[in-house]
Amino acid sequence: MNVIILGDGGHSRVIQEMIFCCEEHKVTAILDDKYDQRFQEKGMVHAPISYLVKLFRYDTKVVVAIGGNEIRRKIVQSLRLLPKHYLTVIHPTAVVSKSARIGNGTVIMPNAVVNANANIGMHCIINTGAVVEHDNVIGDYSHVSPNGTLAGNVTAGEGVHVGSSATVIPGKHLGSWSVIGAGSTVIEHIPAYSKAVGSPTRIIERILIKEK
Ligand SMILES: CC(=O)SCCNC(=O)CCNC(=O)[C@H](O)C(C)(C)COP(=O)(O)OP(=O)(O)OC[C@H]1O[C@@H](n2cnc3c(N)ncnc32)[C@H](O)[C@@H]1OP(=O)(O)O
Repeated sequence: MNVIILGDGGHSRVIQEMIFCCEEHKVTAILDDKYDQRFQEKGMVHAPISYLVKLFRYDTKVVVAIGGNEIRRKIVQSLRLLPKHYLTVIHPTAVVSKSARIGNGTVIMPNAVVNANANIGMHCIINTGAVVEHDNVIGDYSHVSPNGTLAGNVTAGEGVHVGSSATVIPGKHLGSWSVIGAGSTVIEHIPAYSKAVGSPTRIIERILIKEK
């Protein structure tokens, strides 16, 4: 399968290595607006994101490899591709239950665990060593950072960012576009558009997100 990767920063480099290591797919292009013109390197086209329309073919899959949840959503919405055109990338060392559902465009990084009956939306990042326990429901564009732990039956809306090594106890809800600070412990539901930090968390800020 030919793959085009959008984004060429640190998060993208991890995804590139994940795809290269498996040799199942061929990366044909890496597009990023930091490039102002098209060039070829190591057999791949590098060009601005606007080149996607020229390079996309019926058998191409796309990964939006940009760490920022809001920017990832903005790019996906601007592309207007069908869900089937997005590649789901799962590192071979990740443990993903057969009963878990993983949305298109989502990436599951090395040593992450997604347990029974978890339901992860589209374009999410389950980062290195993160744990998404049984029966979690995670909305599109969410990110569980390295070593973040969502205990059983946690639910998260769209665009949630769980910081590195944060923990959410069972059954709690993280509202859409909420941000949980690194190392924090969530023991209460978190309202949408809130930034919460500490153990247990306190809400420090309401977040402004531009709607669709
Ligand atoms: C592979 C990868 O790298 S994936 C990326 C993973 N990224 C992360 O895990 C980053 C998560 N981000 C954080 O934890 C950030 O600190 C945020 C987003 C929670 C807050 O950032 P900001 O909005 O810039 O907050 P700021 O630094 O101004 O701090 C505001 C207050 O919250 C406190 N605070 C900020 N973060 C935390 C935290 N993680 N835990 C406890 N308290 C915190 C600060 O001490 C400060 O307190 P004060 O007002 O009493 O002095």
